This record gives sequence, structure tokens and C-alpha cells, in this order.
Amino acid sequence: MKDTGESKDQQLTVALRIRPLSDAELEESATIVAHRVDQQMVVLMDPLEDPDDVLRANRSREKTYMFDVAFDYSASQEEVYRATTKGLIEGLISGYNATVFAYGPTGCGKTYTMLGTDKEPGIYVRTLNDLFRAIEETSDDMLYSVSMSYLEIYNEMIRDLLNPASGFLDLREDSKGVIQVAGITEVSTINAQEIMELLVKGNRQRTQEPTAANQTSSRSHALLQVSVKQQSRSPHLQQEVRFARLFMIDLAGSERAAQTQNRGQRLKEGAHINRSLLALGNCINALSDKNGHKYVNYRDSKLTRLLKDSLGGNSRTVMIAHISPASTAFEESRNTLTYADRAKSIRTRVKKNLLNVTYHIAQYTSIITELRGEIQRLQRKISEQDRRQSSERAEIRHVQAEVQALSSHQSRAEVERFREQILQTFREQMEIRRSLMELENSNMDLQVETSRHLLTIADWEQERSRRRRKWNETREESEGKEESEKDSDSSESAPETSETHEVSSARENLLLLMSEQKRIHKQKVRPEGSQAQRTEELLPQRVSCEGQRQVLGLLCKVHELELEKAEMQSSTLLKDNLLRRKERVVQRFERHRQLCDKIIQRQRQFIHEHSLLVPPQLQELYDVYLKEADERRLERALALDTATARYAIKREEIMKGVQNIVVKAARRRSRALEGDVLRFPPPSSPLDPHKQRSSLSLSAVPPAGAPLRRRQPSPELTHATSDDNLSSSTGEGPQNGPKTRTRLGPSKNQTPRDAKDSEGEGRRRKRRSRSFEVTGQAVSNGPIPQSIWLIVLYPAKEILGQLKTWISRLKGGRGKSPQNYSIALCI
Ligand SMILES: Nc1ncnc2c1ncn2[C@@H]1O[C@H](COP(=O)(O)OP(=O)(O)OP(=O)(O)O)[C@@H](O)[C@H]1O
Repeated sequence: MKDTGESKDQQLTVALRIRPLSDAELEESATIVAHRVDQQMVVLMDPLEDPDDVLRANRSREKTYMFDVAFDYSASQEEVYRATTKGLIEGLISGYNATVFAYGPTGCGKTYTMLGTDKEPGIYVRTLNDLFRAIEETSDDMLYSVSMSYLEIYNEMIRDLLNPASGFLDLREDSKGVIQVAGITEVSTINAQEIMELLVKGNRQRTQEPTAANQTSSRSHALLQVSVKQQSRSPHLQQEVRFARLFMIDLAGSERAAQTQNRGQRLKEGAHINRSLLALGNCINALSDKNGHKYVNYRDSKLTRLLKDSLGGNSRTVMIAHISPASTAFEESRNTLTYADRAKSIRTRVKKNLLNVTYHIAQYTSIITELRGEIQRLQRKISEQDRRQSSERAEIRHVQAEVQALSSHQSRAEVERFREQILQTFREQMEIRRSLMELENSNMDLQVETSRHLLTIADWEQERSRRRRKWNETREESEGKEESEKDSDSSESAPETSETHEVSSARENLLLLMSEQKRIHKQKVRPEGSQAQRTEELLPQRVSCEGQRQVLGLLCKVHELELEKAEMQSSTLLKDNLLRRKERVVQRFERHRQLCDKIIQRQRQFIHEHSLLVPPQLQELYDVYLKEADERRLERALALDTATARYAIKREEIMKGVQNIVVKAARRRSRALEGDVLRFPPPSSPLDPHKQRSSLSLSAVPPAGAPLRRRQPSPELTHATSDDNLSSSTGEGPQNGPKTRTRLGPSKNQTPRDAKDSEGEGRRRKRRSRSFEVTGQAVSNGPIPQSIWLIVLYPAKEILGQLKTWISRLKGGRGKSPQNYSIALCI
């Protein structure tokens, strides 16, 4: 705050108030020695002066005092207030400090003047009322702020009367030299009623004790401070902010011990009171020194320190001195009048406290300057932050680039690792596929071997049955003949029934082959936890990059094509195998046909050389047989053609199916790898022949059923393959009638075992050639043996025609019954 008001000296206003005689004074028959002569003059008469004293006859017993205003007992509170304090209010709201304090001996009416009674309120209430009234009158234009504090100095200690619990407070002097009470309660309000309540509350806290001089003697100095701040409501460059404070002080009264008859605490209180009042008197003396050189010791008491500004500083000050008119209080009245009279000469330098425009502009300029400086500082800070952020961003970009490069390197390494895994998986699948092919081939060979051994056993059993039957028939015939023939029959023994070494060896081999087949079947079962399965499970989780998906997708496509190629090679091999077997069958048939030709030629030769007659029934049977043989030969040839065609079609379908599966798997995998979601079908084993192949197994294992259909001959082909041997040996048992079977000799491709078997077969053939008989009855009643069908499958027409000829000759040549003819056919 800058004090721009011009200071001017102002004399301390001193008023004197003479209270009425008290009841006690009246009882003491005290006379009135203090008189108010006029509004300013007071006369004090010495009651001890003897009027009859001649020596002092020229001397006046009266002493006259002039004050700014004087009141006697008839003066009302209102008059006192108007004459002493009311004029301060205008100055207060204009920015002038003011002080009103009541001074005088105990019981002379100081508290009465300042505080008053409910009916006759004192200066406190009236001042506050007028202050708030003035504020209210000008509040439309001006903005006010009023605060109040209230304290007492008791035994040289300061107490906050608005908050006594705060304890004793200290005095501090601020930088401008103004005395402040540290920690004092300062209540801000513009409500007069509220401030009155605070005043009453504070007065209740003030220390008052009865003494002999005053039943309500104040034992402390009381200071009520009201601060007023005022400024115009309208914003204006010339706006002033005024600030002022008003002290209203009710001092404790000086007292004489004899008068108050105080003891103990009261006496101690009186001593403190007198000491502080003495300090105040000294200050007044000093301040009233006309030369103005006397030192003013404000620091002697807290009272004088607080009144420093009021007595000698920036304040309009009013001193209201109180005296008793009674003669008994003459000394105190005289002292009071003396001090009051001296105080009149005290001059203060009054200045208006205000914040004016100049101060505002300067302040704003200062603030603007400070703000500009702050803005520049912040701008510099922002620039530094920007530079730091840009450098950090560059660093981040650099780190990101490094991380990206590293991650790209890692990504490449990861893709390479995946590629290796996929390659390993495909290698594994290829190996598995090769193994499966080998197993299938081995299985087929085993089946051929098994069929061959079964055939050996069946032949032996058939032969055994035939021998038994023959032996039984011979025995029956022998029993029916004459006794003369008994000798020859008795020599015939039962046929051999024990197994040959060949048969027992076939049985042993059969067992071995069956166990081998079981082993192969187990090997075909999918091993658990293969690399392919693990890769299949991990790959979708690992692949996260689009590039990786594309690379791995292409890799999968390449290897799917590789597997497709392997599949086709496998199919080609199987086809070649089948062709080779068919070729062997054809070769066997061809050898059989040649053998039949040879037999028929020899039979013709035999019949011709021996001029044998063929029974008619046999001739008819031969005719029927030749006719049916021709038809069946054609049907067989047609069936073979149809079977071949069907096999080709089926093979084609299987190949297409395999290709479709391969293509679908490739598309699915490509979609999975290239699509948003890398979805693989539920894990399945590429080795499990009973499941669909997995996504990664590609064409390694065909779907269930397909390989079996492809690798097993069709029903039509069964007759032309190894199953032909099996069915011919087991499908038609010996009880169905005589059965001939053609066994082929060892071929170029035969193994030693095959050669051995062929030798056994040769021996059997010899045996059959000796004992095999075909009668017309047997041929006509029983089904046509397949072996005979095989014999006549490829005979030339000429041979058949010749056969008809000699059969017809047999029928009509010798006239014998057909039953009596038997033709031994060496097959
Ligand atoms: N002008 C007056 N008119 C009527 N009664 C008065 C007047 N002045 C004082 N009295 C009465 O005199 C008595 C003492 O007054 P008061 O307590 O105000 O004296 P005091 O100076 O404050 O004393 P102390 O210094 O001991 O506090 C009170 O009962 C008061 O009512």
C-alpha cells in the first residue's frame, strides 16, 4: 500500500467528562470541586485551600482547564459521542486512522462512556452503528470490508477477548513499523448486529473485579479495533482503495491503594495498571514537549506500544478524560486534568491510507512485466521441452528402427526355423509314406504266400479225401465180388493219411506269415507325438506375421505338390505291380492252355491208336460241355475286359479323389496361412489310416478306404489274381465231386521255395495222372470243376472238334454201356 494522502499535523482532541457524584461520595459528604464552566472550560477547586488564609488571599483556589470539549454530569452519552467520536467516522471511511480512548482514575466513568449501558450505550455501540449506517448509505457506490478485533491488556499480558482460549498474544512490528498483535482474532463482517454481539461477547470476557472504589472496576485496558476497507464499486482507472482502522480504548483507572483498599491480586493488578498508565503519561509528556526533542519511550508498556500510532503517528486521536467532581477525588482529578491538558499539545501526522490509480498502474505494469517474464520463461521451457522431445522422438525412432531391424532379423530366423520344421515334417511324412508303401507291398506278398500255402494244404486235404473215398469204394466193390477175388483185395491197404513234409511246412509257414501280417498291421498304426503333429499344433500359434504366413503358405504348397508327385509315383508302382501279377496269371493260363493242348493231343492219339469207342452219353456230355465252354470262355473274356475297364475307371476315380484331397488340403492350408485366422483342423495323424489325413500330412496318407480299394483287386479281378488260387482251393470242397486242378511248373521268377513247391506239385500231378478218372456220370452230375474250365479255356476249335469226333466214335463203336467206359485223363 502506498500512502498517497498528504499528511498533516493534527492536534490531539481532548475532552473532559465529569461524572456525577457517586453514592459513596455523597455519603462521605464530599463537596464538588470540579466544575464545567462552559463547553470547553473546567474549573477545579482545591478543597483544602482555606478561604480565610490572608496570605493566600490573592491566590485563586480554582484552576481552570481548557479542553476541546467538556461535559458535566448532565451530559448524555449521545452528546459525548457526537462531540468526541462521531466526527471520526467520516474520516475513518475516508482512509484516516482514528483513536478514541478513555482516561482517568478508577470509577470515574470510563467504561460508562465507552461501553455504556443497555439503555445508554456508549461510544462503542454508537460508533459501530454510525459506521455501518454510513457504510450502508454509500454501499451502492462503494464496496466495504469491515473487520473487528477485541483484546485486553491484563497484568501486561494481551488476551484475545473474542477467543480467550488462544492464550496470551505477542506484539509484533511489521516492516512498516506498524504494531500488530500476532494471532489476534479478526472477524470480518458488515453486519452491525453481528459486530454488536461480538462486542458483548468480548466484554463478558473482560476482567472486572469489584473494588472499594468501583464495584465494576475494570482490571485491564480494553482495545476494540475496527478496520475498514473501502473502494468504489465501479471499475475506474482512478479508483481508490481506502484503508483505515479505529481504536476504541477503555483504559483501566489509576488507583490509589488507600482508596481502593486493594489487597493481594487486586493490589498487583493495580500496580500493573498504574505502571502502564505512568508509561502512557510519560509518553504524553514527551509527545507534548513543545521543543519536540524529548524521547518518547513507547516500549515501556504494551499499552504505549499499541498506542504508538495513536499518540504520535498517523491517527486522529481523541482523549476523553474522566474525573470525579468530588472533593475526595481532588488529587486524582488534578493529575488527570494535568495529563489531559498536556495531551492537548500532542500533535499527530494524519495521512489518508489509500491505494490510488498510480499505484494500480504501477502494480499492473509490474504484474504485466512479471507475467511477460513468466511467459518468456515458459516459452523457453516449452522450447527446451520441444527440443528434448524431438531429440527423444529421434532417439525413439532410432531405437524403433533398431528393434524393427532386430525383429525383422528375428522374424527371418523364425521363418527359417518354421521352414526347417515344415521340411522336416514333410521329410518325415515322405518317409512314412514310403514305409507304408513298402508295408503294403510286403502285405500283398504275404497274402500271396499265404494263399499259396493254403492252397498246398487244401490240395493235400482234397487228395486225402479222394484217396479215402476211393479206398472205401474199392473196399465195397471187393466185398460184393466172388471169394476168388478176395486175395487180390485183401492185399490192398488203407490210404496214407499222415501229412507230408510239404504240408506241415506249409502250415508252419502259414503261422509265420500270419504273425508277420500282424506285425505289419501294427507298424501301420500311427506313432504318437510325431514331429508333424507337434509342428501342426505349434505353427498357428507361432505365425503372427503376414509375411511369414505367405512364405510358409508357399512352402506348404510346394511340398504338397511334392507329396502329390509321390502319390502318383506310388500309384504307378501299385499299377505296375498289379500288371505284373496279371501278367503272371496270364502266363500261367497260357502254360495251362499249352498243357491242355498237349493232353488233348495225347488223348486223341491214345484213342486213335487203340481205336477206343466213346460212349454216346459221354459224347453228348462233351457236346454240351464244348458248347458251354465256348460260351463261358466268351463270358470270361468279356468279364476280364469289363474288370480291366472298371479297374481303370476306379483307379482314375481314386487318383482324382486323391488329387482333390490334395488340392483341398492345399487350399485349406493356404487359406489358414494367408487368411486373418490361421485355423487348422483338429489334430489328426498323418499316419493313422483310419482318419482323414491332417492338414500338414497332405497326400502322404490317402483317406481311409481309398488305399484299400485301390490296392485290393476288384471282385471281378479276384479270379485273375492270387485270390483265384485261394478260392479254387477252398471255395469248392472235395465233397462237391471230383475236382481237377492245374499246377504250373516253376517259372523264371520263382523262388527256391516256389521251385520246391513246383516239384511237389509235379509229383502230385503224376499221381493224379495215374489215378484220376472222369466218368460220364461224374461229369454230368457234378459241377464243372474250375480246373477243367481252365483246361478248355484256351483250346483250339480244331482240338475241340476232334474231341467231339472221338467221343462220338466211342459212343457208337463198341456198343458198350457208357457206364462201363472210363477214360483216364492225365491233367
Ligand atoms: N456520566 C455518568 N452518568 C451516570 N453514571 C455514571 C457516569 N459515569 C460513571 N457513572 C457510574 O459510575 C460508576 C463507575 O463508573 P465506571 O465503571 O464506568 O468507572 P471506571 O472509570 O470505568 O472505573 P474503573 O477504572 O475502575 O473501571 C458506574 O456505576 C457508572 O454507572
